[in-house]
Amino acid sequence: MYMKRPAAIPDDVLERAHRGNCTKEDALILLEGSPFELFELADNLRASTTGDIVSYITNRNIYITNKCAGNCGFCAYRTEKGYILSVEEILKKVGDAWKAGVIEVCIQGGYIPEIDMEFYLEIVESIKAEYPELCIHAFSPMEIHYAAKISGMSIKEALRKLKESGLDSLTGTSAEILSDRVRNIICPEKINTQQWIDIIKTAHKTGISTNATIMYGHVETVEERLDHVFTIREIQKETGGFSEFIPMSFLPHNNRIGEKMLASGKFASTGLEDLQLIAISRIILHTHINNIQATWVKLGKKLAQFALECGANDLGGTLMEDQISTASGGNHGEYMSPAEFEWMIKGAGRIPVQRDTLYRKVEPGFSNKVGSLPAFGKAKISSKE
Ligand SMILES: C[S@@+](CC[C@H](N)C(=O)[O-])C[C@H]1O[C@@H](n2cnc3c(N)ncnc32)[C@H](O)[C@@H]1O
Ligand SMILES: Nc1c(NC[C@H](O)[C@H](O)[C@H](O)CO)[nH]c(=O)[nH]c1=O
Ligand SMILES: N[C@@H](Cc1ccc(O)cc1)C(=O)O
Ligand code: SF4
Repeated sequence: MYMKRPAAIPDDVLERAHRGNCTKEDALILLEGSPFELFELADNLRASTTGDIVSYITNRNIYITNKCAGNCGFCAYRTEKGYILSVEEILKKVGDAWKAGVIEVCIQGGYIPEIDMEFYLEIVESIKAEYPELCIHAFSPMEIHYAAKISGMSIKEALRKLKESGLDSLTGTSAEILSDRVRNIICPEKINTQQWIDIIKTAHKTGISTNATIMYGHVETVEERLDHVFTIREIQKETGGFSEFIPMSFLPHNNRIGEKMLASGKFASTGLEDLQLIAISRIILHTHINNIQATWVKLGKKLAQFALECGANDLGGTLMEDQISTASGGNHGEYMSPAEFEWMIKGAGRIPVQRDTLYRKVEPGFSNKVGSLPAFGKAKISSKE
């Protein structure tokens, strides 16, 4: 494959990047240099790792509740008077999604006294009983921490039971920025950095895979962003349990942190910064985490498509619903059809492949005929865009 070599990047920096040993100093040099050379290096590493294949997943988000005992300053999703879905209501949504052709449900919500480990276990067990082929990607370290506590279980026991019930993957949200300085400003009541790391490592060691996220573009410094990515790399070296890394840009509307920023004349991250973070994440995580996701629901579709030139190899999921982004001003829609993923990927000169939660290729014979999703296409696109 033809690869142009970025000219101004020092040889030793380049060499360490290719070997999977990029240092923080290297990362700072790369970020200070030309963004085009940064993108080129990230693109080369992507090409040598995942080639021309670009993956996406047919999934549906389900939000158990929008009530939350937490009070994160960046969150507009939580409301005082909210709903709690029953297991029957959750199963109805799962069934609709299955009929529409999804391979994964992503289940999250707030944490409240009404939701304990028994409730989470019942959700997973009843979904698996009816839809054994469906991947369940659910719950965050914060939700597990809270529910285990009110159920009087250790984290280890809670995760072991979830694994036995059939949980395929835990979400890597509530990571935000893994820095206690930042967390004390944006989410002082949330689990701290070490607690997030401990829960994730316990999940991996219990045989539950997770993804990793970063939610950036608020009060953190560039160095704190980089430290976060290096922390993820260290965990991966120890456990190998991360399936992917997802940079999620902070959406600043209708929440306290964002309103303060807007009032002082600051806006959220620029498109250039979004792409630079994707590129530097690809470089730092090279040889450790193969999959870097550009999430269209946060970035917008065309920026996500361009991110495929800057180190990303995955475009995320069909989602079908996204209460979190829309609550904070996200305006890129809540559903993207498989046909649109295919157009975007082919348009970028790449090869589209549908995957499951753990990045296994979805075989054409998959009994749920992934790819049709007829019911959601028209309804969501016409009402939201
Ligand atoms: C809303 S929570 C739901 C799960 C659980 N309550 C938790 O906090 O882990 C999921 C994630 O959404 C992301 N999120 C919330 N508000 C956001 C915003 N304004 N912009 C971008 N991401 C946001 C955060 O990264 C958060 O961890
Ligand atoms: N559910 C949301 C996701 N999901 C991430 C991917 O779909 C993921 O690859 C899969 O669920 C597990 O590997 N990403 C977002 O940015 N926002 C969501 O709501
Ligand atoms: N749904 C959350 C975050 C999320 C990210 C990745 C996941 O795998 C799951 C959930 C958001 O959009 O902000
Ligand atoms: S981010 Fe999660 S924990 Fe924080 S307030 Fe929102 S729902 Fe609750």
